[in-house]
Amino acid sequence: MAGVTGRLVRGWCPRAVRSSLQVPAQLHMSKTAMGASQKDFESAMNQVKLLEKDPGNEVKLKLYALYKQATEGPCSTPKPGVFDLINKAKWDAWNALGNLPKETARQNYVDLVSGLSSSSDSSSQVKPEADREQAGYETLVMTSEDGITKIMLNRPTKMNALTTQMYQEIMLALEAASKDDSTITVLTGNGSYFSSGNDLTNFTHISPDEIEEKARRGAILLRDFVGCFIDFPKPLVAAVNGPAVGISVTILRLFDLVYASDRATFHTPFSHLGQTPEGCSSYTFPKLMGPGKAAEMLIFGKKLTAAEACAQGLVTEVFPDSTFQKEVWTRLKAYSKLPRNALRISKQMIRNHEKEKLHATNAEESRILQERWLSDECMNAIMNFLSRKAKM
Ligand SMILES: CCCCCCCCCCC/C=C/C(=O)SCCNC(=O)CCNC(=O)[C@H](O)C(C)(C)COP(=O)(O)OP(=O)(O)OC[C@H]1O[C@@H](n2cnc3c(N)ncnc32)[C@H](O)[C@@H]1OP(=O)(O)O
Repeated sequence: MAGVTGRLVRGWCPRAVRSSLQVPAQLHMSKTAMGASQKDFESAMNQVKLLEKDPGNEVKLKLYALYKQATEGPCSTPKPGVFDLINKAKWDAWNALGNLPKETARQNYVDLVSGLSSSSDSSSQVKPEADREQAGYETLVMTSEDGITKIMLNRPTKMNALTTQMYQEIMLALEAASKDDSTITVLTGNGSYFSSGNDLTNFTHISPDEIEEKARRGAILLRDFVGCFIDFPKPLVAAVNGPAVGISVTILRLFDLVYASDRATFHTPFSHLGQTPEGCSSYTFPKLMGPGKAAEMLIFGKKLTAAEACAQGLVTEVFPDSTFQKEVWTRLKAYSKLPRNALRISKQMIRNHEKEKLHATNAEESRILQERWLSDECMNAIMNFLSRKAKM
């Protein structure tokens, strides 16, 4: 690909740009109606030469195609052979414009360059985070950039404990990420914790006559939540920035990569809470680490360090906390440039073998927890946690 880039760059000398690369349809329509003059077109060609950064192959192909269409009309040259990769890519891009009128191609070229130039002008400024944020979430921050959609748990003062609203929002965010044009999706936490697991206040303010119904709905929520991870179609990465507890540990096995800070710990205190494993861990953990090590974690609540979790295969790689963010995002940005469909298909090939088993396990774990939540053991443990501040 590097060779392709080099040769494409030489074709029309772009030196710059960060951009979303898409000319919005509305903008395109209005400017096309006005029409770009030959002078605008020539000036745009000159601007391309002044770009400071390489805009990437996709844009360069688009520019090439629009230039050819604007100057020569619809593609009529013979299709290059399959092994003539560069010329074939250029031909495909031009041919894809079909019968687009020369004037429209000229205008689109001018619009595209103008978008590149304005983003180049501001390329030294970091866009405010809020500009890239996707609105509509109260408990998460969702951003999309550089082919990566990041879903960040955002209740740092509560150690990113998962409220019922948060489970719902994560499911919505995953649904959106599965359909957006990003290559990789990342789940991480804001603040010192990755997540302290289920928010134990999910069990409060429930009157005795509604507890069974709440437990039934809780089991459906849990099953649907875990199901979203089982079925997620793109590479899914956990950037475990700090300690992880409960369900934020068990679901990790459903991720494709788990990168952890060396400050992270992994803890599933289910028995202490009168509860039982979820997130498919009753199946995935023994399979991953053997029944003995899985029992230490899932039955006896042994807390693992990041290095121990890595040795057990639960974590892919551990990074020093001081360089965690930099190293992880650099790595992921490189991965996000790999061919998107190949990544997606490879993930599905790896995951499809056990999908059915995972869904069956998820359903069974949710059913058992529904009963557990009604038990005295569970109620007492949660009351103990919630009243511990009063005791201090
Ligand atoms: C009828 C039922 C319907 C239920 C529907 C649920 C559906 C899905 C269920 C999925 C099943 C999942 C199971 C699990 O995840 S089990 C694990 C649960 N988590 C825990 O047990 C952790 C509890 N928290 C702690 O032990 C400590 O808070 C922790 C070690 C994480 C941090 O300790 P530290 O001393 O450093 O900090 P604080 O305790 O002072 O915490 C700061 C504030 O954050 C609040 N907090 C933190 N974690 C939780 C939590 N999990 N639930 C509720 N609140 C949490 C803590 O209370 C502090 O708040 P305040 O400052 O207001 O006191």
